[in-house]
Amino acid sequence: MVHVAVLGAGAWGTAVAGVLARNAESVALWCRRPELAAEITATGENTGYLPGVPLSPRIAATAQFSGAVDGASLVVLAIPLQQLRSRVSGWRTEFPDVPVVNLAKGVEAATGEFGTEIVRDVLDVRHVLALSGPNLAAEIARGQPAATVVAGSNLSVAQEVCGSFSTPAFHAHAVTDVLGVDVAGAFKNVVALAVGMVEGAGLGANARAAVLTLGLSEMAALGARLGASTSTFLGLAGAGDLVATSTSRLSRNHRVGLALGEGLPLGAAVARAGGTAEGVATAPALLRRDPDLPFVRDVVAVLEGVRSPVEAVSRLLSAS
Ligand SMILES: NC(=O)C1=CN([C@@H]2O[C@H](COP(=O)(O)OP(=O)(O)OC[C@H]3O[C@@H](n4cnc5c(N)ncnc54)[C@H](O)[C@@H]3O)[C@@H](O)[C@H]2O)C=CC1
Ligand SMILES: O=C(CO)COP(=O)(O)O
Repeated sequence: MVHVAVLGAGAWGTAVAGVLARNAESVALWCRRPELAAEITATGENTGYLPGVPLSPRIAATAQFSGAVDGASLVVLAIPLQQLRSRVSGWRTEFPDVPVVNLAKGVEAATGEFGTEIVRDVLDVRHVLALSGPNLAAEIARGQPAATVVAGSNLSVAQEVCGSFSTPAFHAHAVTDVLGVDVAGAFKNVVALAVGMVEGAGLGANARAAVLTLGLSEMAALGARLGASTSTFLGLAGAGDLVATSTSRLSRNHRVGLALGEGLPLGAAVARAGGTAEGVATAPALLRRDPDLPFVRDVVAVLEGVRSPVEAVSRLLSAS
């Protein structure tokens, strides 16, 4: 019997559990809060994160880590990036040595590390992979078509993992540029903040396209400096996710940017957007990793309240 575990029951963990349930016989969905596990078990829905989406009967919610991973051939981490290290550290000694797929997109504030770097730091497992692409959870959960990449340094393991995720609607492609996929997933959230600001401030389609393009360009330049492959930034995890996240109201990062552009202070913008907007903590963390990122610096200036969104966008455009 094929059993897989998804650790983290927010919007994306729950949607991914639904994808995996198309192929696996059983999927454990680990919830941090026992009351959420009980609610999912009772209602067959995760109403707080994915309202209106009935979950497959193959998904079993639980708040017990050991029960969730017991017998799993694949473990998926769907935990917000800033909480990833502390959460996974608590599981270290009990973690099974099976392929581990990280879903979190961002950079850790304390260390400047990307998701797979954090997981490799903490866990003693052979295969750590990243799944990333234009994958807005609500669309995937409704079964709308999408494509993604699974990045792993061992191509055959990445291909095998793709088999667990691929369904007639969700198409997973194996790649080996793990670092590039991590850089792209983190950076696009910062670009989505900036594009949201353009829209919120009513600056128009030309400014929106310019900001999106400049963000992509800085993302690819950072990737090149870190040793990632340029083709990653032109692919699904790069330009693909950048466009989805920057242009959809389903994106929390886009919504935070939108609210900032409308003049809300950061706290109110985050509260109105709801959910995890990784770009807010990731933007300053990216500067820790590499200070030569003028696009990111201007976004951080808005987040810190040092510059208005209109000023920041004007600086971005003039620097191009
Ligand atoms: N929602 C989406 O469309 C997509 C999200 N992602 C990424 O997936 C990651 C998770 O995002 P979502 O599930 O959407 O977030 P969410 O905001 O919907 O849910 C966050 C989940 O994390 C849990 N959580 C918070 N602190 C925790 C801790 N210390 N330990 C364990 N769990 C904790 C919460 O209880 C909640 O279940 C983020 O890095 C996000 O960028 C990636 C692709 C798509
Ligand atoms: O990563 C995502 C889509 O691919 C989700 O974006 P948000 O985290 O901004 O909602």
